[in-house]
Amino acid sequence: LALAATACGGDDKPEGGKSSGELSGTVTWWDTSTVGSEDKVFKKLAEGFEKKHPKVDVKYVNVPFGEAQNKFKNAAQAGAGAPDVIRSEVAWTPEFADLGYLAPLDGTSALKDQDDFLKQAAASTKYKDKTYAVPQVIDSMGVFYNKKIFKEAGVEVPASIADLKTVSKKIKDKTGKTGLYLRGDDAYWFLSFLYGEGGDLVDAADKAVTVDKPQGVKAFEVVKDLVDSGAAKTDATDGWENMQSSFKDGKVAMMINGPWAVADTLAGAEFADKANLGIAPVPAGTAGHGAPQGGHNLAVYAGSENLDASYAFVEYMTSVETQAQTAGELNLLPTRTSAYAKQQAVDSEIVGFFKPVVETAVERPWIPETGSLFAPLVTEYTKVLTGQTTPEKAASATGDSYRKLLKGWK
Ligand SMILES: C[C@H]1O[C@H](O[C@H]2[C@H](O)[C@@H](O)[C@@H](O[C@H]3[C@H](O)[C@@H](O)[C@@H](O[C@H]4[C@H](O)[C@@H](O)[C@@H](O)O[C@@H]4CO)O[C@@H]3CO)O[C@@H]2CO)[C@H](O)[C@H](O)[C@@H]1N[C@H]1C[C@@H](CO)[C@H](O)[C@@H](O)[C@@H]1O
Repeated sequence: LALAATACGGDDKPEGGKSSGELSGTVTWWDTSTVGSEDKVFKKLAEGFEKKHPKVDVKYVNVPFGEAQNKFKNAAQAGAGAPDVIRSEVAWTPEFADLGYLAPLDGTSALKDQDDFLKQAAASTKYKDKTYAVPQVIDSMGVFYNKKIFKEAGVEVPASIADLKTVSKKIKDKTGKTGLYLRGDDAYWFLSFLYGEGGDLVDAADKAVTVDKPQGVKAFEVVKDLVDSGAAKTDATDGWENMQSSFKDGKVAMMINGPWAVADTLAGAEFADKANLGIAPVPAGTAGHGAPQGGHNLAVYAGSENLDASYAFVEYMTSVETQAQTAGELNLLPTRTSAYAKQQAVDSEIVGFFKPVVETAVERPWIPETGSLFAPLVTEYTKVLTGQTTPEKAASATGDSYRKLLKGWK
């Protein structure tokens, strides 16, 4: 049909200037999704694009989340080895855009039905009034819990930090197991506690650093107390593996996590029966309640030699059908409103739980520095949890680091 359209000058040409039948060449895609659970679905989706565009060869490359950001910056800076399309985490996108490494997508075939994207998800793709990426998945965090252990201990899901300590105590007394696994080597796991004390890392509108205000100190006290009281256990390294195995093997009753962890979690012995996995909002703190917003966009490298095919690939990988498939197969949250009405999304309890959570998740400032706030924070966070520093010192040390990063902020 596409060829026929070309032959008779059909007008089904997407904005990219070429009819879809003409797309050809290679599109190298760096995917950062989790190997062993998410990657096989994303690889299969990319093959679907090749079927639709037989002259395009998609080179799927899986680059670990912890390495992809710097790897892309180095390659883009060197002008060698950068992929055509990168899965750009929400905080990486404004940074890459600011560096000039991403192709603006406004008016290209990559951006279809922009109004269909959740506002929260679209926000991280905009930079200085241009669009530099297309939202692929949005996520936030909740409490994953083991229903069997909860039943054995006769406890309910904790609504507050105080409840969390009571529930963990009962679980310990009744079953000998630890209540919560609190990841200690990734500061993303600190944010819901910070929001729960009415705090935040910064106030971008005010150009003020706020992590070292009393609310920040209090949040560090809260997480320290969870570990010191025995309500939670943590590790200074290998947090992902330790968290997943502790929860999957039924050694802990709860963990805080997001939709990206579901596929791996359901592979665990304790969740052979999927019904044993419960998910609930993160516990409220003494001054509020909030879970962080995360997620990933697809972006096109500004130096790509195959922009047209890259635009078409991004559009395909963020389409309603593709998002419905990842909702159904991986329980990941779509970024398109229309995808939530698709049967695969409707059938996913996880997606149903997280939809209102992501809509009320605490937004972060989409400034180039926003991703850089985590490295100094995790250093102090880990030290607090392992008793190597005090909440006061951690808060002030983090604040000092932020003021060096954010020139001129209060
Ligand atoms: C430290 C990092 O701080 C920030 O990252 C924040 C991030 O901004 C937060 O949003 C949050 O991300 C959520 C995420 O939203 C959520 O979806 C999920 O992602 C899943 C995927 O779903 C799953 O598919 C799979 O991919 O796996 C993903 C990960 O599981 O979970 C993420 C949270 O893990 O939390 C991040 C903090 O981790 C910086 O942005 C840097 O990343 C920085 N790392 C650099 C540091 C450099 C040296 O300093 C080093 O040289 C550099 O190479 C490193 O890049």
